[in-house]
Amino acid sequence: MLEVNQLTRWYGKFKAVDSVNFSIGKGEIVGLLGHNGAGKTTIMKMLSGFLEPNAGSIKINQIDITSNLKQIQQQIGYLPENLPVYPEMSVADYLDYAAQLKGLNRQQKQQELKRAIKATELAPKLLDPIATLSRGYKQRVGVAQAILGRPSLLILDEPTNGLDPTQTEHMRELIREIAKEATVILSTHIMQEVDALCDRAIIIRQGQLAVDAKLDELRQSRSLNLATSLSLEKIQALLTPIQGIINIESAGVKDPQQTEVLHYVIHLTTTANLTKLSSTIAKQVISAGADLYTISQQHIDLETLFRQVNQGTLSKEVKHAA
Ligand SMILES: Nc1ncnc2c1ncn2[C@@H]1O[C@H](COP(=O)(O)OP(=O)(O)OP(=O)(O)O)[C@@H](O)[C@H]1O
Repeated sequence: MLEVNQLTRWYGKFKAVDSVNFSIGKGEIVGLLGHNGAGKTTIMKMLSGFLEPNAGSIKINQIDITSNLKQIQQQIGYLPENLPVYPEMSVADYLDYAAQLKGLNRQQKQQELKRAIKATELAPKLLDPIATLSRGYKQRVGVAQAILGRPSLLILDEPTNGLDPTQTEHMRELIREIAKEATVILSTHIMQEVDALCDRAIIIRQGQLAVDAKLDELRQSRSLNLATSLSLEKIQALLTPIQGIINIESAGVKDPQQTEVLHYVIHLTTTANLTKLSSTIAKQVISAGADLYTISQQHIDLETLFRQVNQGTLSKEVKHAA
């Protein structure tokens, strides 16, 4: 549905987005992540046609967005971080104006306004001037204008910013509902948001694509946690010859009351079968006459992964999964 190829953008002599490639299918919700200044907004502005790339292409349903920008923009819904709304306009007038910009005819406009107002629960505020709305309600106005016309690509920058927990949950349901018929790109600094909504994460670092992978793959690292009574020297001698094991790191003693329980992280190759290796390791430890306390697959949470990407310490295995 969306194909981005070698997307590049300079600001003067500064390359803010550097040869980024990705494609996203219909029905996917993808998290666009990265530190402040990584290049996310620049990418979103280019995807929504507000900013021209210096190089590369963006195709929506196989059509280059530059070839027919106006028509393609009508298929795109964009919630920017700071919506350029008109403070003196009422919510109703503003949404009516936004529907006109989407090129909706009279009948579609009525239907779509009704749908967007219902979805964002804006009915009680329709006659209020935008300037008098709370931050959460302003955010709902932004989302309402973005979903008008049932866009096939919806780009949301911090969609739950300023929303209370109940409204956040409603917003998530709404995004899931929209994603059934569209492609959704969601940029956020809130990792719970990504966990709750996204199937996949694209992480941008210094303008470049650092990770593009399914969240399930990202969470499952290629490492095992082992707790045993064996010393590092002994465990290395015992396990390093096993095929599929790259190396073994000591994670020390975790409980001062149990100094005999030594923790290790075992790094595995990308092709290793984790279940089989766990069984082999368990047998080896026991046949060496040592105690085996636990052996389990290590899971990485998104925050750790995000930190590793930004520190440039992401393991080779995870980048491979990407
Ligand atoms: N109009 C501009 N002129 C010059 N430099 C710019 C301009 N807009 C953005 N930049 C620079 O480009 C880089 C990427 O900015 P961008 O806004 O895309 O980052 P971001 O990932 O969206 O950051 P944030 O999470 O803080 O919103 C930053 O270094 C920023 O300072």
